[in-house]
Amino acid sequence: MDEESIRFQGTETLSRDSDRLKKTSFDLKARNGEWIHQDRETYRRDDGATVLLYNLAHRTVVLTRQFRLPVHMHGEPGYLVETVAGVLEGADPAVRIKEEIKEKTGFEVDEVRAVGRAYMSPAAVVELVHLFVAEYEPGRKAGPGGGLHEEGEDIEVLEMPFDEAYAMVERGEIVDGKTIILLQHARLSIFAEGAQG
Ligand SMILES: Nc1nc2c(ncn2[C@@H]2O[C@H](COP(=O)(O)OP(=O)(O)O[C@H]3O[C@H](CO)[C@@H](O)[C@H](O)[C@@H]3O)[C@@H](O)[C@H]2O)c(=O)[nH]1
Ligand SMILES: [Mg+2]
Repeated sequence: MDEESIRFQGTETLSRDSDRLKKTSFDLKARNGEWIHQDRETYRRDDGATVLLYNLAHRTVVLTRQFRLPVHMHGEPGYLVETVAGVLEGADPAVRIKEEIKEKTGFEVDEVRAVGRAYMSPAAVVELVHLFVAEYEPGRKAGPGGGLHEEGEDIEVLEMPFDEAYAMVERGEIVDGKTIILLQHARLSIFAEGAQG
């Protein structure tokens, strides 16, 4: 990332007593009957949903690329290639993810298929992510995509061959958990020889 792309304005340490970030002390009965004491900090986020958009005939997928601060803090540039995702804001996951598809990519799909649920960081983060796949039509765009500018989103839309995306997983260039899971699902169940999509 070039030096001019990020300007830090400051960092503050937030209270551990806030509703989202908590420290909990508890005793857990072990399998041998002993009680084990644990102190754990947890961070609560709204649940989320994510979807892999694919087209069988073209053998393509649609992914996004955006800046993720925690990844930058880990020492990488911080731009991650990911499946389309969003927080539920209290909505039904299948309904919410169809809206996110429009907001993020501009594509419009008729149906999404649920393929699983995942806690992406179960040691610390109280957040369940609902996983979907959906077939998109390359020509069927309802808007420009890119995310909601007013929410500070600046999202690049990447339409690419599935094989190129999968090669990025194998080369360690795609490092987002939900995205790896869905591309592996696609390899096994959508683009595999003899798969039905
Ligand atoms: N000010 C502020 N705004 C925030 C913060 N966190 C989130 N937001 C706002 O909430 C919006 C949430 O964006 P979404 O696109 O709905 O979700 P996401 O952050 O990309 O999260 C999705 O991907 C995550 C990573 O895999 C998932 O963890 C999550 O469940 C979801 O699927 C952001 O654009 C931003 O406006 C915060 O700490 N501060
Ligand atoms: Mg959203």
